[in-house]
Amino acid sequence: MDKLRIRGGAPLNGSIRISGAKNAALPLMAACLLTEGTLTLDNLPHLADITTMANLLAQHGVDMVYEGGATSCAQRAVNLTATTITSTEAPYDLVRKMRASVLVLGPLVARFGQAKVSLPGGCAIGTRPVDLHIKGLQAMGAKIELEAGYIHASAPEGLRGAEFVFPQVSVGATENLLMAACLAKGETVLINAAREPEITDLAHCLVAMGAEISGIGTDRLHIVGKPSLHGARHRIVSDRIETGTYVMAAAITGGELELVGGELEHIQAVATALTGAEVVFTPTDTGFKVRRANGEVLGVDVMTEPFPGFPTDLQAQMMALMCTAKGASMITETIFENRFMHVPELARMGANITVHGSSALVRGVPRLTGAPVMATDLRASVSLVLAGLAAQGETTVNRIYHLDRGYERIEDKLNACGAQMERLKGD
Ligand SMILES: CC(=O)N[C@H]1[C@@H](OP(=O)(O)OP(=O)(O)OC[C@H]2O[C@@H](n3ccc(=O)[nH]c3=O)[C@H](O)[C@@H]2O)O[C@H](CO)[C@@H](O)[C@@H]1O
Ligand SMILES: C=C(OP(=O)(O)O)C(=O)O
Repeated sequence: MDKLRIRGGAPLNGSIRISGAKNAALPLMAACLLTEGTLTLDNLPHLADITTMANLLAQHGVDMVYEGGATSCAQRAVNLTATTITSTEAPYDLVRKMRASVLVLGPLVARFGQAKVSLPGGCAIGTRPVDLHIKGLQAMGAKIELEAGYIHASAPEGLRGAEFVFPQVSVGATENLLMAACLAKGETVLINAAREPEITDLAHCLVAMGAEISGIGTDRLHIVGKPSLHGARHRIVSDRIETGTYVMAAAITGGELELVGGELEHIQAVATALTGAEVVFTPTDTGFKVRRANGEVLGVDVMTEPFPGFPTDLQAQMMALMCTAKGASMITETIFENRFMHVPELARMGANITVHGSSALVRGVPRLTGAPVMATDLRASVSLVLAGLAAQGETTVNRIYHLDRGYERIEDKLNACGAQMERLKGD
């Protein structure tokens, strides 16, 4: 397994282009199943999760053509055509690699009247059930049985519109039901829907494909189902989690980064918290710049919440930053029950963190020191990279395949700004 060796201590300075968002690209790719036309997605990031979704769609029979023949360059475009499909089954081997595979469920049952999708199961950050995806589709008339680890969904006469109130905000369930509702007979109202920018991006793409959706960007989505959708071309929104991660990279190393294509309004809660920590954001023509205001970062408290709150996907990175802040910080995780696995690894680097249930009290220390550490999930991994960039000496991050799920060319991007990171090839 590959490792990352980081020699820390250098402030990062320069400019980083933000990639297309993984968490927008995955549902957008699944949306191709809703039409026999071609869906073209621009700004597709080059990530392991995108390859997993491409493999899943390919085994459903989706035809995929990368424009210019490129499969590996950044900002590439892909044409996805699901005129006919060969299978409505999403097998365990592909779904277990990535939970977002469950996003094919809604489109498949809506267009083809049936789907058999492996239950994604739990993962490192929590149990992550899919009961809301299932209840929502049942409300739209799908018959669902769970058998031998698979969700068997059928709606031979098609789905029908329904009113569905989410008892808890769920990004994935909102996406699945939103896509399904576009082809249901009649009107669907999704209440207490998630409002993450990735959902707004998906909704805009669906509208470009002929869907009728109102309330986009709010927690109440109203969809008038159509008999069919058509092909469209859509540019994937920039990755706010990658943006927020590199914001922390500038702040933790004491440098200044320009994040080209970064959308400040998509990380407003992060910017507000960091402004309180004395980090300064300056809009530019192509994105924004970020740096410390007065030489040091102050400890601030944050609590993760659904958008527009502080994102859980930036909690680990924020914790890394708070490790060397002046004063203390209370970080509370409300979305996932087991998302503090970076804590013992950060402690190996000299961090002073005490966990009480869903809150972690971080007492800032003057300096972290390099150490061998283990990456446990995507955002935990990158928090260790951030800590390594700021630490004195050498850090080796093991099991970095998690990083490749969500960060495009991370060493290239950070090394171009003065980082010293090297990938060591494993077996
Ligand atoms: C590919 C993708 O976009 N992943 C993101 C998506 O994950 P994902 O869509 O899986 O996360 P959800 O918003 O669904 O999960 C939020 C909470 O709801 C719970 N829940 C969810 C569905 C359900 O049927 N039942 C249920 O109880 C989950 O266990 C969790 O505690 O949103 C998360 C929350 O912002 C992010 O951390 C992930 O990066
Ligand atoms: C948790 C994440 O992804 P996933 O939902 O695919 O596990 C993430 O992007 O941080």
